Amino acid sequence: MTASPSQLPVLDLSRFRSDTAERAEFLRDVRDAAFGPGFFYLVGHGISDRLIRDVLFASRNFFALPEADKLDIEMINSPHFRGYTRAGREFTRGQPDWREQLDVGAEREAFPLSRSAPPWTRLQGPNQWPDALPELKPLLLRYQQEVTELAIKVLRVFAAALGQAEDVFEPIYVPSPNQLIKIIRYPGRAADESDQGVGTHKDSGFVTILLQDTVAGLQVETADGWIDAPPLPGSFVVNIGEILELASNGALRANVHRVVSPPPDTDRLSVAFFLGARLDATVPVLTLPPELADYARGVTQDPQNPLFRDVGRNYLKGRLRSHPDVAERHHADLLDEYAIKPGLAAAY
Ligand SMILES: O=C(O)CCC(=O)C(=O)O
Ligand SMILES: [Fe+2]
Repeated sequence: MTASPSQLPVLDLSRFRSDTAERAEFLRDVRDAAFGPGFFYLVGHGISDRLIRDVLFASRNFFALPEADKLDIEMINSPHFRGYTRAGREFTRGQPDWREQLDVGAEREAFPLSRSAPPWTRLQGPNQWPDALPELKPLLLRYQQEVTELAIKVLRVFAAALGQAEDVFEPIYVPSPNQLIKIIRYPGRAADESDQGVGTHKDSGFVTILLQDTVAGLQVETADGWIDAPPLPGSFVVNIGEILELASNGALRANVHRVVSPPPDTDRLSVAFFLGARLDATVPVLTLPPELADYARGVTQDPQNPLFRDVGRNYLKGRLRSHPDVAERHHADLLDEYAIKPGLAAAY
């Protein structure tokens, strides 16, 4: 295995398609990573350096736009939780995150508004794009397509590692998986301020494929405490989301992670891609082969973060809690059901 800058393993995806012995060994390494920290670096992923460079460059250009251009496409305009969020306006466990970001989902038409439609239908709809940077839309949509294909390959790897057919998850994501790209900038902060870039959380989808620029800050909680996951050039960080934890009855764990703010006068850039299931799907529980059944530890119970098997409901819960200003403006009828504290965004 390649040397890692962290205690997290580095896995080479090209081993998945190699001869049977190599593939079997690869799947053992995947299980070790997945049953352990739940995070690893992925190389041999097939996404070109050129595309990665272009996406990071365009992301920097977006954050460098005049503030008015970014505020023109603020998320508060979008009932579908798309667009720009300024630092301090997103919340994790009720505390503000110090990062600015642009959320871009699948470019699909909104469902017609209807009181009788399930609330998750409100998540689907168009993105908001900056007029001042017209190249961003085609570039991020191309990246979204390529990274979706990669995430689906990774999902097939996890299925095989659990002794299942590679396509076992297809019934819950074909033909419209939930896709979300977040381009993110973490401004530096002084030592006497909070260091919450993004607070401790789990990701809600199947898998997350994270591209980091050059500055460290991501940390993962493991059985041995917090470990750093600094950038490894040419790699993505892969982590497991709540859908895989639910489907594997805890054999795969959606591990808790966070980002600490970089030092003052620096910043950190990352591009996270979250692959989820169809919003109308329900997550099944897989039957694991006898040799893996002991790893099924059950799903983590966290009273502050109940997990729902209804994909749309679980995802909507996360979006409403992270963006209470959008929740209050567009989804006031859902605040009680999802335990959203009114006034949270206004208090900061
Ligand atoms: O920026 C990062 O490194 C991680 C971001 C993250 O964990 C998230 O947005 O869910
Ligand atoms: Fe995350």
